[in-house]
Amino acid sequence: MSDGLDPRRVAARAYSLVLKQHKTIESALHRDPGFAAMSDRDRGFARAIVSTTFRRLGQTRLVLNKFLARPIEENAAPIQAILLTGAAQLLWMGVPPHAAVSSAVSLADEDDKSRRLKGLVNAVLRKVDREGGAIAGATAPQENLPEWLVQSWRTAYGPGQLSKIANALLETPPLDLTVKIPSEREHWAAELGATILPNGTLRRASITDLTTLPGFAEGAWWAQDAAAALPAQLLRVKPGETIVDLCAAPGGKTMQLAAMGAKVIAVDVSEQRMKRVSENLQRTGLEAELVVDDGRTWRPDNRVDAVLLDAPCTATGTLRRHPEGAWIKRPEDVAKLQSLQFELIKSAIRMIKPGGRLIVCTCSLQPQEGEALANTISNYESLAPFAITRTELTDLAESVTKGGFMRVTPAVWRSHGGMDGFFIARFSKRA
Ligand SMILES: C[S@@+](CC[C@H](N)C(=O)[O-])C[C@H]1O[C@@H](n2cnc3c(N)ncnc32)[C@H](O)[C@@H]1O
Repeated sequence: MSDGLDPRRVAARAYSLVLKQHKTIESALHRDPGFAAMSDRDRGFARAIVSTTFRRLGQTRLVLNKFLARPIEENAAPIQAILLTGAAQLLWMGVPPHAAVSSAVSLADEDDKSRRLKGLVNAVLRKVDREGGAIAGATAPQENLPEWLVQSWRTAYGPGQLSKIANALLETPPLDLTVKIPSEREHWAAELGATILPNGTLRRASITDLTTLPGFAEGAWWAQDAAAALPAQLLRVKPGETIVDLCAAPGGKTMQLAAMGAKVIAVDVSEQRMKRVSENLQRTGLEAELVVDDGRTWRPDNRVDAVLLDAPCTATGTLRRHPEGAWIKRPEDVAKLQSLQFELIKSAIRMIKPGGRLIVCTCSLQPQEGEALANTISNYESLAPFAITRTELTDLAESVTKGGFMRVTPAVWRSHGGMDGFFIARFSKRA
């Protein structure tokens, strides 16, 4: 039986690896041989510790800094990881102090560079346990975001929305599923103990091992955040149309479009990620043509009825699901990705027949990857506006912008448990 040290060791190492190598939490955990060797329960605990540490990083640092002569830094040193993961357990996870403190001291003792600091780990974490709650209570959720994101969101959405988004990001996200056959939604909602959101997405309160859930093996549904389901719903697909899903992997939108009766050509530059599309199609019994190629240069044999471009982006809309993203993305990534997005859009336009449709979307909250992008391409001669209307999707009227685009943030549908941030623009190609 585990004494709880293994998951804490794996969590502290994963924290360091994420920061050092800019890995996601999931890939950092899976790289650790200790992770595979643990029970499901311990794996879940390790994942919860490292996710909570990133989700609450700013507030946790502020608390620790009250008790340290030198402030905690944004680096991957084992001692930082031990203190932060230990304090996160005490402050945000309700872990009993003896377990969190004594295991942090043991982890310090195991590491050559941290060993001499184990007395400090003990003293500081005991203070965090006694006095940390009150200090944390006086800090604001937006402390958990790097300054460049705070500034960008304050300018784009205003201080009130910034605060609502920062609050929404504190919550662990629900499990959202798209059902393959819409008439079966009620059946699967009952089977899965899920609610049905206004756009038809099924929602379960917490994420779990998908493979154990009813309907997984027969491919009745796939995991897809409610916001990520909106772009395909706005494409107004008619059965039999040919649609290019550009930047398709892992295939959530490919499956939606195929389930709507479209002939889908799914294009992605990553062979590795395209394997996921193939597995997903196989499991759900849906069909699509798969093309591994660069969307900037690839062309279909004949021009198509529509392109759905879900462009690579900073993904700052998905921080609820990937809280580490706030700390591994840099402001300079925004401009780099924006220029790739423009190249992909220009290429997508050339794939579409006159009168066809284009959806451009990103899971980013950065206006450069949303509103600014759409405003610029609105001036392209080859594109005509095809505004999204306020009544088109249930309960999302407030998310339609003046320009006829859709902007959702994690603060939308708060009473249902929120959604990822997304930006969606729709155009038609001039004849
Ligand atoms: C946001 S993800 C797509 C998610 C997907 N549409 C879904 O719903 O499951 C972006 C994808 O763009 C792909 N990508 C990046 N650069 C690309 C390029 N130049 N051409 C084609 N695909 C590209 C990445 O491999 C990644 O799979």
